Amino acid sequence: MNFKEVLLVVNPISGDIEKDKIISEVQHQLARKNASYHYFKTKGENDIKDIRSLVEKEKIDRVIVAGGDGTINMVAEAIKDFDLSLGIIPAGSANGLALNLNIPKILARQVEVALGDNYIDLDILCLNDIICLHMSDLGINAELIENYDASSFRGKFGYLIQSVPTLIKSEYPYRFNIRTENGERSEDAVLLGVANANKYGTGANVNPKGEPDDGVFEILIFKKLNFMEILKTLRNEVELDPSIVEIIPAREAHISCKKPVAFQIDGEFIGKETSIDIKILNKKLRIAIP
Ligand SMILES: Nc1ncnc2c1ncn2[C@@H]1O[C@H](COP(=O)(O)OP(=O)(O)OP(=O)(O)O)[C@@H](O)[C@H]1O
Repeated sequence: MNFKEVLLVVNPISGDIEKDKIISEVQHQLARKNASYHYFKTKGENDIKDIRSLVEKEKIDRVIVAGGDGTINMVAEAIKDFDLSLGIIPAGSANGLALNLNIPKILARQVEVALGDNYIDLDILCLNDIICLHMSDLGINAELIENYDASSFRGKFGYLIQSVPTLIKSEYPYRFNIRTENGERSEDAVLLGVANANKYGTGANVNPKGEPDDGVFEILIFKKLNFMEILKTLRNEVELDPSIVEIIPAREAHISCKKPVAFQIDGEFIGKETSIDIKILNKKLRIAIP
């Protein structure tokens, strides 16, 4: 154990989950390790700045975050320039990063892992200067997330009932220009993914050979125009059918499209964009894993 001052960041509203049990378990395990406990409850605004100040003021040497992917990305942004490792307690409606890192399901084990000594040095992707830790895309999946966000139905059922309106409204396929360090090409695609990890939060293993710590990301070109088949792949725990996607590894890339396309990063709808700059930061994010 190489820490004394531990900060727990909790998103009180993520995933409709009571956070009291998480807080008690972290306090309990820290007391056993004689480490000090510090607490930060997110507010949804100015959190990055406030976390940075707290880390400096209290000389924090380990951070744990309890929230969904949005909260983890926010904390990653706050601490990326400090020499700190991060433990994650999945507590969101989507927990795609935790799924990719095989974070256990039982709370006591999650806290043990978060306070443990086994790490991955995760690549930090930056898309138009926004952090991406596992999976972003342009096209129909982002359109689906946009429609889901605007509707009142949650969970798998919420996505299911948005499939048909998304299909009707979508202007797919999109013509993307893709430039990487290895060359340039144009492709018609229903969905263009940018993957740091293997899976979507739903469990769909769309990038089976990707490694989140190898300094390379993958561009996934979903070409076949079978919209329902692609949605089924993304929304279910299935292996990818290789005939519907082409995978290009890259270290940096620029993607453009003449008409604005829906764009999401790690499950958060960002907006409609015509141009995406993708790079990998020099700094890695050290995350505690089983
Ligand atoms: N105290 C708060 N009140 C309201 N919103 C908050 C608060 N703290 C954080 N947020 C918001 O929570 C969002 C992040 O939620 P996160 O993605 O971690 O959980 P989630 O349950 O998966 O959410 P979602 O389903 O919206 O993705 C951010 O938009 C952030 O602004």
